[in-house]
Amino acid sequence: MAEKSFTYAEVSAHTTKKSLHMVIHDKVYDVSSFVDEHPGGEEVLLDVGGQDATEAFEDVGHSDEAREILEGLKIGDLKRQPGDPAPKTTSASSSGGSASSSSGGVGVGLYAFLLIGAAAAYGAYQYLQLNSQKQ
Ligand code: HEM
Repeated sequence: MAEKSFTYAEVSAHTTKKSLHMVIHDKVYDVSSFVDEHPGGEEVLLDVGGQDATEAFEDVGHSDEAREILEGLKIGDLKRQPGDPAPKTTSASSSGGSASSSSGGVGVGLYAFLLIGAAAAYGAYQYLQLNSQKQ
């Protein structure tokens, strides 16, 4: 069977338990038959019904078995049009890279803070020593 193409608008019309479509990695899935069987519950699936569920699906870290079930639910490809929500990909994990570089910035900040703190403590110590010598 030739693969059907769906627009985002078509997918977003299917948000009920009886007819639940969602987009994962730019493929369109009809999840209606699986809603009652989902180990994670029907609520989470209904939450992302008619939307791009890529992030939600990947965030859970679904097993290979879950991916096989998903493959069986596929009904076509998503045909993106201008104005559609941007594709959600797991490349969001690349922001982890920038997060680690910013945590490097935190490291430098912490280092500076400790240095200043140590200098202040040393200054206060000297000051107290000087005062006690005067008495
Ligand atoms: C059609 C898409 C989906 C399929 C085929 C699917 C399938 C599965 C399967 C088979 C499991 C059992 C554990 C595993 O094998 O990884 C599972 C667990 C789970 N799923 Fe999904 N899932 C889908 C979408 C989602 C979405 C969009 C969410 C949104 C948050 C979600 C949330 C969860 C959660 C929280 C669990 C863990 C349940 C637990 O361990 O108690 N799933 N799913």
